[in-house]
Amino acid sequence: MTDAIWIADDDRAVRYVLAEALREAGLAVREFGSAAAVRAALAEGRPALLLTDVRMPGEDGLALLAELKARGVGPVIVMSAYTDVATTAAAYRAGAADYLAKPFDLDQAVAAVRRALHDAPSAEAPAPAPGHALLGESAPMREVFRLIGRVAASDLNVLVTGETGTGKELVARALHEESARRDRPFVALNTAAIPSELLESELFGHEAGAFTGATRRVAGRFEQAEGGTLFLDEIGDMPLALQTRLLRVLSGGEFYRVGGRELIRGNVRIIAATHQDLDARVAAGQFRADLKHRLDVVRIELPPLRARRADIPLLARHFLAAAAHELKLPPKRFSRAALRALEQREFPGNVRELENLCRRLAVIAPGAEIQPADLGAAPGAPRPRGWTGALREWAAQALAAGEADIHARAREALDQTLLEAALEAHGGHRQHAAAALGVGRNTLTRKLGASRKRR
Ligand SMILES: Nc1ncnc2c1ncn2[C@@H]1O[C@H](COP(=O)(O)OP(=O)(O)OP(=O)(O)O)[C@@H](O)[C@H]1O
Repeated sequence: MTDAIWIADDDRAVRYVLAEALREAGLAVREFGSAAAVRAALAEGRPALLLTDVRMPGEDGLALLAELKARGVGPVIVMSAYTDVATTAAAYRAGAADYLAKPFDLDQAVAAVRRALHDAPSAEAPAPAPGHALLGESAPMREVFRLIGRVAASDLNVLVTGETGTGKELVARALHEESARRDRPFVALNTAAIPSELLESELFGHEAGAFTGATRRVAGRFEQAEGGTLFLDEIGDMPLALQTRLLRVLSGGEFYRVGGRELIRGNVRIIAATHQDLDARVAAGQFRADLKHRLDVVRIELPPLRARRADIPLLARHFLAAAAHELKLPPKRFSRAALRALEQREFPGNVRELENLCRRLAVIAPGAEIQPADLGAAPGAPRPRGWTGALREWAAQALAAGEADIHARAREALDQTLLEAALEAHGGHRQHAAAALGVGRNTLTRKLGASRKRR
């Protein structure tokens, strides 16, 4: 399957800015931290184009390039801070379509990608991310629709709360689409997914030379959203220093770019979202109370899927049909018994988990009619003895030895093992790994961050 632009670079910040620039240009992107991760992902798909760094821990980018060429996969663009003739020449010799010297200008990089895609004989245009309308007919969702209708036209800031995967971003989009700002941009920023050292410039932009690698002036999300809506996802994870800065912008309506002197006046409506209990974070001193008041003018609470089971059949049918259409597969349907089984099931990952399950079923369910047996074991259902037996033994020993923090250590080991397995199975691609685990990408990012900190 030819899909997205793949980026391989061990530097997370480079991957991030490049991926964002390409996404902004309407391209789908997958990120990899090593050549090995790319190699693993090649087992299940191939890139429309690969951008790879030359020097990475483990195998280098040129060896990867050579292998892709040998397999007829391409085009490949090589990126490197080493601009010596030998490296450049070696890259072209090995079949690189282009060579980007780091630090590069993002516009140049996007232009190089477009050129290479255009020149490549078999390159298909990568698919844009799919979008959905907000569906639901249960009483709690009808209440959400009513609220959206009531506040969309106002310019009030809105705080959307709800567990992971309940549709908070869709609500933000609906608020934008139903407002007078609908012809202006809707810009989304996931606070938790961005390295904190990049967050400030991501929000407010920066001037050329503001920091190493800032080769030109870049508009931040505030500027990009001018006249429109800025959606700040996972606001609860915003570092305190940035909360202070955001508060100042919200009260004054003005800001400076990082490293800039020009005061910029913005007209942006803020919709923030969080899966956390913001009041508890305020009480714990992790979130500014005054910022919360600014954001929490109107609150829309999205109920978890277990509180609106009546929506499950509608959503499941929709996701199954959408997946079949998107993946160009023959349409399937759910038997009544399968729908009833779905309605009973727990979905800790909420609508996102249901959506992922339906996508899997669209691909792997054997018949045209999906039966309860096809649904597989729900997460949390009793597992075969195997690893729980081993866990029990471990716990018994730890208890007998009087060890401390047994529960916390077991949970950490569990999280870590699941994360590593999923990342490995999905070539280091976090969104796919998170989807496969049935957790939000943010949850995954948080857990990875937490486990790194502890190491
Ligand atoms: N009511 C709904 N109707 C149709 N699709 C939905 C609905 N709710 C959620 N989805 C789909 O479920 C997935 C998760 O939704 P979304 O990203 O909006 O959740 P979220 O609450 O913002 O999650 P997170 O907190 O993890 O970022 C998306 O693919 C979205 O399209």
